[in-house]
Amino acid sequence: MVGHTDTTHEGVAVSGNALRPQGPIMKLPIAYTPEWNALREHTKEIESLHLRDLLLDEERTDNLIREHNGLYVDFSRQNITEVTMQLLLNLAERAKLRSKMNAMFAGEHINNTEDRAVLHAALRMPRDEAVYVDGANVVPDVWEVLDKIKDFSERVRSGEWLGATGKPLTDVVAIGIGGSYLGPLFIHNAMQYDEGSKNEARGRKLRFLANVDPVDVAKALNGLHPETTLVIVISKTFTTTETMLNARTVRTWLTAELGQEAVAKHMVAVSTNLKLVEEFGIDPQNAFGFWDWVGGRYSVTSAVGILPLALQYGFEKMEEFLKGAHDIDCHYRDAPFQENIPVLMGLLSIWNSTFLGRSSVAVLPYCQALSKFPSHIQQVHMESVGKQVSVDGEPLPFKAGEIIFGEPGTNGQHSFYQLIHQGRMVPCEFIGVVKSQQSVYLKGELVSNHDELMCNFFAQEDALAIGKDSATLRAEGVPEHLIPHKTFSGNRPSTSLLLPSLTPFRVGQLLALYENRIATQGFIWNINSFDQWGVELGKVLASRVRTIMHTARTRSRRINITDGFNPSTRKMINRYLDGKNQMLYPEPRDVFPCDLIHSDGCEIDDGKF
Ligand SMILES: O=P(O)(O)OC[C@H]1O[C@H](O)[C@H](O)[C@@H](O)[C@@H]1O
Repeated sequence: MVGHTDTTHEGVAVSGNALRPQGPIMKLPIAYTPEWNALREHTKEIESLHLRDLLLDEERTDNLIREHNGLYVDFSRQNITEVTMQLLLNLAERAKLRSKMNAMFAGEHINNTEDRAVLHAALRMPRDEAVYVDGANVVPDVWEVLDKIKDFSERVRSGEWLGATGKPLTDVVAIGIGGSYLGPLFIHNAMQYDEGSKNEARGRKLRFLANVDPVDVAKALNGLHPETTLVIVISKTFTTTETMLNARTVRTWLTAELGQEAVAKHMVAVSTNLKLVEEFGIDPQNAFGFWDWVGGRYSVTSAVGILPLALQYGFEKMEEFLKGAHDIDCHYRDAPFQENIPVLMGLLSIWNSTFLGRSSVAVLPYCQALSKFPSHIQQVHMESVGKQVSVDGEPLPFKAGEIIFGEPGTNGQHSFYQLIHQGRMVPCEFIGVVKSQQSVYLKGELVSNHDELMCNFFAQEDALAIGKDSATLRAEGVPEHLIPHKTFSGNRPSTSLLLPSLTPFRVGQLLALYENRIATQGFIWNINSFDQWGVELGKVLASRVRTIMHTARTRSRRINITDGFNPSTRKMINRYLDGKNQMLYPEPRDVFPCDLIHSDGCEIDDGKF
């Protein structure tokens, strides 16, 4: 465990005996501050309290509810008291949270390993605001791209922009992966059954192609026709192997039917690398740019998300979405910390993970339209705060980041909730919506379908917090041998978030709430939440395997790999090559599942589209 040192840093004298930072004079790492230590000490007090009792205190509850512009957040089911909150706020002061937030909003290069600003907040600023990166106001650049998206999406949607054979482009395939996929997919799912958005999307299809697995190509193109399909290649770098192979594959699908010239009408791009877009064969006029100060996983409010979604739902809907995100950015930037919902969410995550040792978080939207929200947040969160060193490169003397997972309620209840109730301690984040996008209330039923869903929302968070003890079970006449099995320890923490509805504005709020909460955690842990070096090594190794694979597939004789890999990998690659019968592609050619072209196959609803 982390202790404190007797070194004086930044004028703070601390004493103690545990791990001390090595090396010469350095800033006092957050884990060696008195504020950190006070929280560690405080865990003992909290571990002696049970939520069952804490929840009886109405004043405590009132003090732990926060509201902002329609959002209602209840922190009363966290293992905290008012003292905990105060200690966490002290930690935020010690970590200089305010000045780090200000540095982000001011366009400073806080992504120090890539020497970049972090300004996704600028993507949703109104035209008349200004924010400077390296001396230049970036808001006009943001709006130049938004205006271009508006113009282009309106021309496509109205049928003014036609395909190569003169047909309107009713279907869009968005090719991208990671941050160039998960955010747009989440928003698409969230808007699909919103009445206003649904009307705008009438007669149109939006598909996503992310995985390099050819099955994903088959699924994305199933039932589409090149003549009526617009393809958007979305890649910040325009070098991502999976995306570029998928882009070449779909380009071949288009041109095999319509000829090379069709690319001009049927393919557009979203990227920061316009040079590579042009080299790929897409006219830079048909490219929608963004900037290196937008991290991939924070890019859904750039053209990455706005272009495909404006094509599907119209630009106005996307403006509402941007306004929602901006609303929360302002709240995050301006609200005092004790009222600041993303700040409090971030602090409580640190409390749960770093101080109470809970290494995961379940994100549980009781809302099918948010079914892809956990996957999106999984990337934003885990790629941002899954780090091993501080911004200065010092090894962290604590674990940062949590394992994020989740499913919509009530589906999750019939899957992994067993573990959450009686196994490991998993802090939960319940997200509910007051007014459903769809209304079903059957005659003779006690409650409407949406009320039924929300009954579970309210029940689960109390079941986790309050539990059920052996005395109650005995009073109910449960046989003695079953009592250990049927006991619920309770005292399991959760946060409840209620949205008034799920309009594009509210979806924007929800997105920015989580983005800013994650930034808060990184600022307090003093890590760089905006780089992602951990994804690189696998890419390098894949490239070595690719070279071997190519050799094996194109040699006329069967080859056996004997070196260059460890015995395990060597044996598996040989096994794979044997299984695929090495001579499968003596001459590479464009191969498509034959039913993709001209297929009118039905859509398989696996929740993806
Ligand atoms: O948008 P791209 O440059 O194609 O990058 C796509 C994704 O790949 C990378 O490996 C990163 O881990 C992600 O953060 C990024 O969103």
